[in-house]
Amino acid sequence: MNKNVFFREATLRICGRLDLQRAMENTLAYIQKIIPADALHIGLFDPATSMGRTIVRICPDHWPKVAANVPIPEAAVPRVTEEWRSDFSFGILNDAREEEPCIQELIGLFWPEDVSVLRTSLIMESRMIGMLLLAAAGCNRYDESHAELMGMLNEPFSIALTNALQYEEIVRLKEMLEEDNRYLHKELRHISGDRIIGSDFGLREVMQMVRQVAPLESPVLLLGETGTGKELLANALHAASPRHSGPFVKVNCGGLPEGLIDSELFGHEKGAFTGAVALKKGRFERADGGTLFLDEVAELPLGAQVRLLRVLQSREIERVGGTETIPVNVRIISATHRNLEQMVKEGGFREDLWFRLNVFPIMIPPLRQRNQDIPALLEYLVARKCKEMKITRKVHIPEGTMEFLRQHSWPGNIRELQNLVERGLIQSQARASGTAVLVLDMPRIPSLRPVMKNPDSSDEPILSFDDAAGRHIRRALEKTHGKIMGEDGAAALLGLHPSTLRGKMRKLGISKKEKS
Ligand SMILES: Nc1ncnc2c1ncn2[C@@H]1O[C@H](COP(=O)(O)OP(=O)(O)OP(=O)(O)O)[C@@H](O)[C@H]1O
Repeated sequence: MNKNVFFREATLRICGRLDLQRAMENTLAYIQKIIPADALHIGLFDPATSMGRTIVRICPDHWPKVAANVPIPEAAVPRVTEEWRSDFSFGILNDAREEEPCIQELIGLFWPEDVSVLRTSLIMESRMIGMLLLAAAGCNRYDESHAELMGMLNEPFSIALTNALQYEEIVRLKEMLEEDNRYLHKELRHISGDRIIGSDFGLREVMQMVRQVAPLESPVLLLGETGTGKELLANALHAASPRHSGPFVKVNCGGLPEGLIDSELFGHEKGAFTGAVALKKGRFERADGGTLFLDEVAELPLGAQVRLLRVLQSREIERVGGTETIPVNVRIISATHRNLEQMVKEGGFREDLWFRLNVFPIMIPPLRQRNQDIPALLEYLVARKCKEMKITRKVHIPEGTMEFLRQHSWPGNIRELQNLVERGLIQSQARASGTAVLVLDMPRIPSLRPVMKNPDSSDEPILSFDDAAGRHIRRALEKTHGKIMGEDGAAALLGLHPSTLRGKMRKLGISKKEKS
């Protein structure tokens, strides 16, 4: 056997893949043609906790299974610690029966009876970074020539292990950063005061429902078109619930590739699949003690719906590649812009899951059905955007703008209005450099065209008679600035006698303060 060829071929395999497990599988397959080796194990030892940590283990199925973290038997700790600290380059064990009982016990945790083990220290920049063990069934399988060959590979093995550990650390730090980022984002929103505009007007009934259900544990399903504020309300529900000091974790079910859904929701164990270099907690585990917001829940594929249902029923998760069941205590809020009932009928959404999620549905009306909120929303969004864009000038909204905005059908709802405000501010700034007042002239924005509303559109929810009448009266009151009597009052506009209107307002719980 040519040692140079051995070194080159083995090194190619050791460093040939980013995924250390796969690289070691290839390496073992090559090495075992030259050196006796049924198994390869790379591990670390932490003297502070007396724990061994498995980084890679490849061995026949009937050999002992070794957990990711293994407590070293107490009596064996001094010897393992000494060997770990003493830079020894290799060690051969050809017959476990010759060892002291505590070492026999330790060997029994990792290897079958009648085994030979060749240990090599992996050293990088004079620092012990890990231990590489080759094992072969039977006694007396190793001699110094094998140790010499493995000694040649010390550097490539050390480099591969260092890279893998650094990669794992990066993944861990990235996850921590993402977590911190989410937390800070939430805090920032808190500081900037994410308000819900329209709680006393167009969202009054919605907010009543939010207040009713927030203190409970019941699942809530938020329904409404895109941009109507489902996420904002999910946040509000969490903030008003007894879980408010726990985490609020969002999952965008529509944005997850099918192959990653389970690992994202339930987490994965290290080595569960290629690329799973470290243990990862899923969103369920992260939301423990708090609220899990399943946004765009209708986009979940059917297979994932089954697994989600199982978890909601058992309140336990199993990480991908794991065997342990982990109890989780989360409150579920889900949201969709789709007609879930229809999807259930058509077989696109599981009925049993729908029943689970649909305990307390809240329908958020689209902006075109609550255009009385537009002035307040506009004022709020302009102030918010100005703060973000560091605009200190006073912003003037010309007459006619409001009426124009009321006529628009807002398919993108509040988000569309928000984007429009931003675009309007950018364009107004460009037009009016140096002036004290910024004129927000939104109708000039080419993309904004009034769209005819279609009151019969099939996606409009059918309101009860009282709700529809209440909404109509509020609109009239808003138009007349709360005035009821007189030619320009709401009663005249509605073709009613003022006392009849007052009676209806009393019955429907509409107060005079609802004028704009
Ligand atoms: N009532 C409201 N008052 C103030 N801001 C609102 C209101 N409703 C929505 N917004 C703002 O509009 C934007 C869109 O809201 P959000 O993301 O909650 O909508 P969504 O229904 O979850 O949208 P999607 O279905 O597209 O995910 C956010 O910036 C939110 O703060």
